[in-house]
Amino acid sequence: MTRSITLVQCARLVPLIRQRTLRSSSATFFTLGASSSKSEMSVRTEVEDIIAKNDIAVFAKSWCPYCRKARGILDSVNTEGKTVKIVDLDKMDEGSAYQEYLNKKTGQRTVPNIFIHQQHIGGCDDLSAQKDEGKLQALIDAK
Ligand SMILES: N[C@@H](CCC(=O)N[C@@H](CS)C(=O)NCC(=O)O)C(=O)O
Repeated sequence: MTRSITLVQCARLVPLIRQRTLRSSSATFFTLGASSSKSEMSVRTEVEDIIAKNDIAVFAKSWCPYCRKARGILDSVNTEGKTVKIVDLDKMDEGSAYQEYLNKKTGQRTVPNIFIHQQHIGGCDDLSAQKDEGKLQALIDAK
C-alpha cells in the first residue's frame, strides 16, 4: 500500500520535474545571456586596467605604419623607469572588442590609440605634435 502510494506520488512528480527542468534550462539560457554582457564588462575592465597600470599605453596593430611611427617617437624620448605597454590588437582574440570599447571611451577608432599617465593623447599625429611642440618629455616625466 505504502509502495503504491509512493508510485502515485512519483507519477505526480514527473510533470513537476519536467517543468523544473524547463525552468532550469531557461535559467541557463538567461545566465548565458548575462555572461555575454559580462564579457563586455571584462573587456572594459581589461582595457581600463592596462591604461591605469602603465605610464604609457598604446593600443596598436602590428602591421600599422602609424603605430610603427608612434613606437619610434616613444623610442626617441626618455621612458626609463616608466612602464610602456604596447597592445597589438590584431594579435589577440578580443582585439575588435578592445577597439570598440576604445572608440566608445575616446571617440577614436583608429590605432594607435595612446595614453600617457591615463591621459588620452590621441593617435600618432597627436603624439608627433606633442613631440614637435617640446611637450612630450614633460608629459612622460609628469609622474
Ligand atoms: N591620423 C591617425 C591615422 C591612424 C590610422 O589611419 N590608422 C589605421 C591603421 S594604419 C587604422 O586604425 N585603421 C582602422 C583599423 O585598423 O581598424 C594617426 O595619426 O594615428
